[in-house]
Amino acid sequence: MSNPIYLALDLPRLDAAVALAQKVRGHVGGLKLGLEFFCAHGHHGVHEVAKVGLPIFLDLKLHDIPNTVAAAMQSIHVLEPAIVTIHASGGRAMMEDAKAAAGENCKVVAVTVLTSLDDGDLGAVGVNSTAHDQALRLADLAHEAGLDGIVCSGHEVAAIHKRWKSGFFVVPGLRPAEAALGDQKRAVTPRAARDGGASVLVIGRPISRAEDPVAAARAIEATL
Ligand SMILES: O=C(O)c1cc(=O)[nH]c(=O)n1[C@@H]1O[C@H](COP(=O)(O)O)[C@@H](O)[C@H]1O
Repeated sequence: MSNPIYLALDLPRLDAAVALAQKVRGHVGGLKLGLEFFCAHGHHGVHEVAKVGLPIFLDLKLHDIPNTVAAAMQSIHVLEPAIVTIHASGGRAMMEDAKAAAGENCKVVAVTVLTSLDDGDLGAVGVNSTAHDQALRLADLAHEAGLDGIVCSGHEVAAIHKRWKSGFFVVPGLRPAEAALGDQKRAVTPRAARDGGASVLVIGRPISRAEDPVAAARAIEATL
């Protein structure tokens, strides 16, 4: 079994991100580059991190009209990402066009409900269902749109896996039992997410901010 841990390289400096990736490369299965990294370092930064030799997960969370999202997908072919994120709440047509425009070996996955949101946050933006029900609804829509999978919290992954057996499930918001939650509201342990059917475990601060990131990654891997 390959290592399901993708390290979120949410660091402001490119040299620090590359150094951390090189340090932990034997203990994670891939590297996730998100908005913080991409806005700061763009295509050049992605090329530099790709030299480390691990699959690249480009977490851009695209959310716009279908034509714009499709064009953005085309403009990242050259980076050869293994995984790219879009927002399921952009709607079915946007997801279909994003998938059609994606590179051949690129999995397109849709964020359902961010792990930083709870039922109260959803109510405040006019969504009158629980985070759980809304994640399931958006996962069904992503499935119908022909995507490869979705991003959800560890609280929903088992229920979504049951309805979509062949889906590819990315689970962030993971915390070893003793770790601080920070801005995450629907967190579970990496092991619980794995048991629920997660394909990829996204982990950032519990590794990147640890005194010894290699030891932290190894300790998490040992629990899986
Ligand atoms: O798409 C994501 O990766 C994502 C979706 C989500 O619902 N929640 C979430 O935390 N993420 C990302 O997962 C990472 C979590 O980082 P840590 O909370 O530091 O482990 C960050 O890079 C987030 O951008």
